[in-house]
Amino acid sequence: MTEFKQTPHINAKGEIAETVLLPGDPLRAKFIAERFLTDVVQFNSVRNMFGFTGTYNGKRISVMGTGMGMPSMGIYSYELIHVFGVKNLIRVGSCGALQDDLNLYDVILGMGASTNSNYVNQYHLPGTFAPLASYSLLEKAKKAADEKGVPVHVGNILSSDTFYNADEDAAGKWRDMGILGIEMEAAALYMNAAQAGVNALCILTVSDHIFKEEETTAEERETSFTNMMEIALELA
Ligand SMILES: O=P(O)(O)O[C@H]1O[C@H](CO)[C@@H](O)[C@H]1O
Ligand SMILES: O=c1cc[nH]c(=O)[nH]1
Repeated sequence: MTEFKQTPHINAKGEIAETVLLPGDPLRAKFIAERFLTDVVQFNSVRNMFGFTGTYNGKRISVMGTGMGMPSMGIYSYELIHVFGVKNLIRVGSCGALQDDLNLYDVILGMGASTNSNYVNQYHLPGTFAPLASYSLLEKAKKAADEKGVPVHVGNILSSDTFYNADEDAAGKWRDMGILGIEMEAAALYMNAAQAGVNALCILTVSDHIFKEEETTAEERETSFTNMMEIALELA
């Protein structure tokens, strides 16, 4: 019988593929598994952070929630990489758009992830680190989007430690630096991947616009961001 490893957060009851899609919302993970995968096995339910492995276009691929924020993403991505041998980590998240030319449901590929977090301090680097996506995953995702006819915006995103920010000027300052949208996990994912020498990419769907005051519902954030999901699934 195959023995599956366990950590305090992932009690693997089944295989985990080398490529894992990572939505913040574990119910978005369940939706992706049910909608797109065949031969699905649920490998994790610890803390209701559902993880599934199934087949897409003949290839095994996993999908697992990460929760919200960089500490949570830090834990799950670290364990997936260092305990379970995952090589390609693809976040499929929602974000608040900052630029005028972005609209609800637009898809963003996060080439870089600026951040207001201290996550990088653990590495004691003698300078400032620029968290970047894996170029190979980025290139593949852009090609998959082009083939599907889904327009994508490629650029710098912000991984923020705050969803509700007491500084009302903060979002405008990031907008003026060209940041496309705000989310809460990609920088930690990119740093964990860089430190371990594996591949990471953050794909986002615009769930709301910070300045146009438009937003999608919780249910839409769980089940309707299918262009992003289909692009990510091509990366196995
Ligand atoms: O929809 P997910 O993937 O959770 O991503 C975004 O949504 C959450 C905040 O509502 C944060 O996790 C943020 O990064
Ligand atoms: O972090 C996030 C995610 C979605 N929308 C936001 O405004 N912020």
